Amino acid sequence: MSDHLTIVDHPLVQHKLSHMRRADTSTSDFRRLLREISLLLAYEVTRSLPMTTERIDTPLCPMDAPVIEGKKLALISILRAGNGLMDGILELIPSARVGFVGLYRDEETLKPVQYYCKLPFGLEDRLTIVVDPMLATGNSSAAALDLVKEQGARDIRFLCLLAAPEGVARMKETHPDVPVVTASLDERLNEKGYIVPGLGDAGDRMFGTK
Ligand SMILES: O=P(O)(O)OC[C@H]1O[C@H](OP(=O)(O)OP(=O)(O)O)[C@H](O)[C@@H]1O
Ligand SMILES: O=c1cc[nH]c(=O)[nH]1
Ligand SMILES: [Mg+2]
Repeated sequence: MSDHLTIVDHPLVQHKLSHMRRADTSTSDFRRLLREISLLLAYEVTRSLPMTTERIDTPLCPMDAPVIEGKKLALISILRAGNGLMDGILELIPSARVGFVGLYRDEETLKPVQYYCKLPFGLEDRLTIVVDPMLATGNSSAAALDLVKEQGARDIRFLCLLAAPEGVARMKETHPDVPVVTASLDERLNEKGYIVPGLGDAGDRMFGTK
């Protein structure tokens, strides 16, 4: 663990992740577990939000109660699989602005192919959390971060479920200013660029497309 990488080793996260990894977990269970884990990861990725106090009256007396300071949030999902993390987080932070970057990996080159991009304006003033369950080579996340930075984002975090050492290294090299939060740092990539031991293709498992 370093400033650049946070691994959320909470027992609930790890237990649910183990179920997601199992090859015999159904599509509906996979989606439900990802949503549940997303709530727990959201807790970690927002842990250092700046706080202030607000004068309120409880039924008993006035108090200076802690509230999150003015900074607003933006959530950016890397399609498709990013939506599996984003939906739960949006329930916790319903006022967040939302953006989408559509990318898929070319299976031969492992380079990302962009097919969509719709980002909110004013990212300069927001904490921008980019979400995608899988950080494999890091090519997709690095490309998505280029796009959100072009749109003005300065204070950015990347949230994923599984990371490979290769992807973490690529993020550190290309976007050293962006902290990465993950539930697991797995062993390696295989020859096809899949995370090992991993959980397979997150998008396909979420949507039942293979
Ligand atoms: O770090 P990388 O090597 O770039 O791999 C990670 C990317 O691969 C997966 O998406 P995929 O291309 O399968 O698209 P999908 O979400 O539409 O299934 C995953 O959701 C990431 O976006
Ligand atoms: O293991 C991997 C690597 C990239 N994308 C996935 O969905 N799974
Ligand atoms: Mg996929």
